[in-house]
Amino acid sequence: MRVKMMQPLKKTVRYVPEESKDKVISDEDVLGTLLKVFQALFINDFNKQSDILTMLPETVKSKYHDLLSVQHPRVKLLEYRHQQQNIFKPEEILYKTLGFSVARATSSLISAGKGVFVTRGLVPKGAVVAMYPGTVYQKYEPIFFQSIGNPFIFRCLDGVLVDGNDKGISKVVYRSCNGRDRLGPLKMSDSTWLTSEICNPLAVGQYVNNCSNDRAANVCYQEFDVPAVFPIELKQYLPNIAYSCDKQSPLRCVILVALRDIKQGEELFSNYYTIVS
Ligand SMILES: C[S@@+](CC[C@H](N)C(=O)[O-])C[C@H]1O[C@@H](n2cnc3c(N)ncnc32)[C@H](O)[C@@H]1O
Repeated sequence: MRVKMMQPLKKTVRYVPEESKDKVISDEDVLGTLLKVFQALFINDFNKQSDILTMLPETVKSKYHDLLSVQHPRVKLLEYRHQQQNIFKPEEILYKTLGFSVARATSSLISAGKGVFVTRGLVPKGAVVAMYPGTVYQKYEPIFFQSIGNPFIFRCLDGVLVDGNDKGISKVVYRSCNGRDRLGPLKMSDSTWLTSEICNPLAVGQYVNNCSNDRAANVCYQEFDVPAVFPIELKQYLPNIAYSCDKQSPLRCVILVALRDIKQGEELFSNYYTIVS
């Protein structure tokens, strides 16, 4: 599969070498990483999750109870919910969970706007380093107005598009879909990547700049379809939402995988024209 930035939509088919078509890491590894990070964010947010917890089955509640008592042996669940001092910033949770954090900052390239940097720790080769947030459009769904002058549209080979623009009509559409799919207190996706207070610190992948002759790609895109077994209480951290509520197809996410070890202070660079499926 491949990716293409459009300004507006162009239908260019690009060559992807046969040896590059395999996924860099398995779907199981992607799922494992997302669950690890999202579960840590959920536990860190526990004092805000009481409405959601009441809707979950006893087995799930007791799982979180057990996880909390391992991390905070002397604190009871109810007391924990009222404690503010244990709350870490999302990027600290990412660092504690995966050993690195990433964030947006002015690109090291002249006139390239913002980029994404490793702000702390080391990203090991093969790690999920970021997610590409945005509204997911099937190839037959209307995106003409959102695509005008929009460099944040990402295309998969099967024609699925992800609009990661955090401004204008794209932002309005994402917020509207996010409100539509909410089930009471249960959110089916995260919309905080549209603000400066990001809840899922991985959701910065749309700001990764393109590689060049001087700056080789150190990350690549990979598709990930969210499986039916994905825990409902963790969907609030998924930075993608379907434009139409079509229950048939799984939610498409796009993640960025490290192609080599990436050190603290390095900027991430991808190849805008290639994605592996
Ligand atoms: C998806 S956006 C990436 C985020 C962008 N840097 C920003 O701050 O909004 C793609 C745009 O970033 C800029 N860009 C990406 N890679 C670049 C590069 N290697 N050199 C110069 N500009 C680049 C181009 O303006 C491109 O249209």
